[in-house]
Amino acid sequence: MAMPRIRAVRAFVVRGGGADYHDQGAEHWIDDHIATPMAKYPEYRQSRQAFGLNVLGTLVVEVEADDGTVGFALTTAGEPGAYIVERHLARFLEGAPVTDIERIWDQLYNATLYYGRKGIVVNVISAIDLALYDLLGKLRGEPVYALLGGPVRDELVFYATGARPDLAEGMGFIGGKLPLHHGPAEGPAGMRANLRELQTMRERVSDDFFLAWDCWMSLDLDYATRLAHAGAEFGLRWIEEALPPDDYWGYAELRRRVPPGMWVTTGEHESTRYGFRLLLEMGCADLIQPDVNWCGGITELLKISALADAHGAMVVPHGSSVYSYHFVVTRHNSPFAEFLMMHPQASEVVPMFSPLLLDEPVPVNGRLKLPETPGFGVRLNPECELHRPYPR
Ligand SMILES: C[C@H](O)[C@H](O)CC(=O)C(=O)O
Ligand SMILES: [Mg+2]
Repeated sequence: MAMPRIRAVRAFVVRGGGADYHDQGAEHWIDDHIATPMAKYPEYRQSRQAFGLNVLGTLVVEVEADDGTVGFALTTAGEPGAYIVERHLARFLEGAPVTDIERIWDQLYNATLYYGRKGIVVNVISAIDLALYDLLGKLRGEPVYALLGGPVRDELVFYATGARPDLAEGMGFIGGKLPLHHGPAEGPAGMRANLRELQTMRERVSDDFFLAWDCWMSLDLDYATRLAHAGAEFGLRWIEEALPPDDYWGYAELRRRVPPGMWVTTGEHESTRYGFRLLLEMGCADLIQPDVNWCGGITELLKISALADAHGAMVVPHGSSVYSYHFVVTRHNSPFAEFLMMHPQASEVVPMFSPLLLDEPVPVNGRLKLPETPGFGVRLNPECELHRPYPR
């Protein structure tokens, strides 16, 4: 069967949740005094939005084939991302066969090397790549996980990220990841408060339920080492993103320093096979956490994952909702998935990219069997207002 060609590419921006999941209202646990690299400045300590965490907004990329079929995907890139798609990258897609995903990825990456390699540009490449997978799945009538070689297990299991691991256990999750609330600038009192919180959660959950800490790049090696050792008393399973993403040397040293059996994890702010190659070859992590919407999309994630497999490392993507699930279900070295609790009090399961997607699957009793809907199986919610800042 002759596959269609790509007729048009469009880039939209939308505010409030979606792939920019930090773009939430006040009173949300995700913006409540979470330790960050900016927390050394007291005025930016209470709220991440105060230093601009939600300035970008969600970018929606649509790719339309000449038979009218539309694939789409999301990332965090807002207006700058829309500019890159419409004014620069659309030329590599429009007119190309929908099947040419590998070549298109290579052209997007190489054509942006002079200002890209990481960050917004690779976020944009990720969204384009995922939109192409969505389109190809729709045209072939197959879910993306089938395009990736098919599932290796019947259903997914999840851990929950949020302020209430104790409630997450009752919802069927296998573990809970707490945001770390206090960084080095808050001194010994902050360290004690962190440990009290972990202890409280440990007392409320069963022994089999794992607990982890998400440090969101906020610590230094000394603080991270002390936190890991103190956390071991409460069975801390892993310490995540303790250091700035560029400090590969620090991660390698932290991994040598943590108590035996505790995992060092990182990677949500890393991109492409080259960034992950550094993490893996330098022995920085037991488990890597590429975000499918940020690391280069599925095309790049397959390469990252093969590299991780050869290094004996697990791959449990950061966030990325349905885009991650279609990958995780096809890989033996991705034993479970993350579920980011987007309910403001983390007390209910709500779709991770709410309200932007319709049919976004969520775990029920901590488990999920992916539907066989073609592509990623999600639709844009028509009630969300999309803005196209750079129409052509
Ligand atoms: C909770 C973390 O600070 C961040 O918002 C999400 C994240 O890093 C993760 O889910 O991992
Ligand atoms: Mg994290």
